[in-house]
Amino acid sequence: MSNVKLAVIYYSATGTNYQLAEWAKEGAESAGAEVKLFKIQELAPQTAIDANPAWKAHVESTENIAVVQLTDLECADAIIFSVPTRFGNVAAPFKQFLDMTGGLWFQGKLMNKVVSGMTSAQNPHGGQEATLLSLYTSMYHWGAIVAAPGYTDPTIFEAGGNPYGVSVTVNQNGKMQEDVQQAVKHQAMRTVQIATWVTQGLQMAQQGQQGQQQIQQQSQSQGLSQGQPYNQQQLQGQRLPQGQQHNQQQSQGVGQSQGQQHNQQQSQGAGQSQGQQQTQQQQVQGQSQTQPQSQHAQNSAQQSTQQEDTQLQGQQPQQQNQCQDQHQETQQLQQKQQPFQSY
Ligand SMILES: Cc1cc2nc3c(=O)[nH]c(=O)nc-3n(C[C@H](O)[C@H](O)[C@H](O)COP(=O)(O)O)c2cc1C
Repeated sequence: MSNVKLAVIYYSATGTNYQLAEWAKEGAESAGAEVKLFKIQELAPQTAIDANPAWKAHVESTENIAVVQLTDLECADAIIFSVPTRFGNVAAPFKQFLDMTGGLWFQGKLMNKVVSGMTSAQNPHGGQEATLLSLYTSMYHWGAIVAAPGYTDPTIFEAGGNPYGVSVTVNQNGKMQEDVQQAVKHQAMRTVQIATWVTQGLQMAQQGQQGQQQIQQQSQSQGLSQGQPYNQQQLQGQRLPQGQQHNQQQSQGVGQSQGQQHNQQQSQGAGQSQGQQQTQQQQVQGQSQTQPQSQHAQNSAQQSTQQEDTQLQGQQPQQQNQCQDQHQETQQLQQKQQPFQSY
């Protein structure tokens, strides 16, 4: 399995969220992810930036950080956002970027991204939680999987105890008031861990799907009709969304989450030997075969499966190529920029 690809995306005027993003990058890398740091395009007029020495200095010192592009979202398995609290919400340039993701959202390309958020504010109760919840509201629309830190580590308490994501208070001189570095790293490592489970589960489901296609082909070559219960029930047990909202809804509509059981058990087996995983897979397949299904549900699943297969066959290679192209472009860009920005 390849490493999780994680994008750390931040907006910062005076450097606080840039620092949080750098710590997140370090934490995610220590957890084995391939990490790239991006900044959000600044939208403020130059006159406003020039009028604030700290803002001006920060903009100049981070000139070499790549501005995030939509393809960077598409290619990432996981994303950590860091954005200042402004009037109890995310800063406007960040929101503008979110508003540009409608096309990706429409194509279902943001679903199943594992995401997590961090913020800063000038006051201890200046709206940090509202900012993160507002960010996560958009993430729910994406169909992303929010990996909040909760209280999963003592460092969260030490950093002020925000379970939605690390938040830090920063005074007028730009000095952080709490020591949040370790909490940020924990949040990043947890995000990588959850993203690993999700990406492995999706890959295994895809492998199961390919195996199912082979079974179908074998059955057809042996003269069995496609509509036989054996095939249908196996298909239902192996369906998982792979980038199609439409498909996800259809799969859910098929009935109880046989696909989920399959995925859960495989995910639990992620750290086990291949032999153990195969045994589990066989067991799950065996279970799904014994579960009764109405003829209507079987037909729906069959239709859904055929549509998905067609769509997936048409889309997945294209997506991979786009990411490979992006990867090459990024590498070329990196050679001109900073050596640590690599994946
Ligand atoms: C327009 C504006 C609105 C702000 N609103 C809030 C706020 O609602 N609550 C708060 O505590 N701080 C607020 N702040 C302070 C910022 O949160 C603070 O400057 C920021 O967290 C610093 O992050 P940065 O160094 O990454 O830019 C605001 C700052 C600006 C410029």
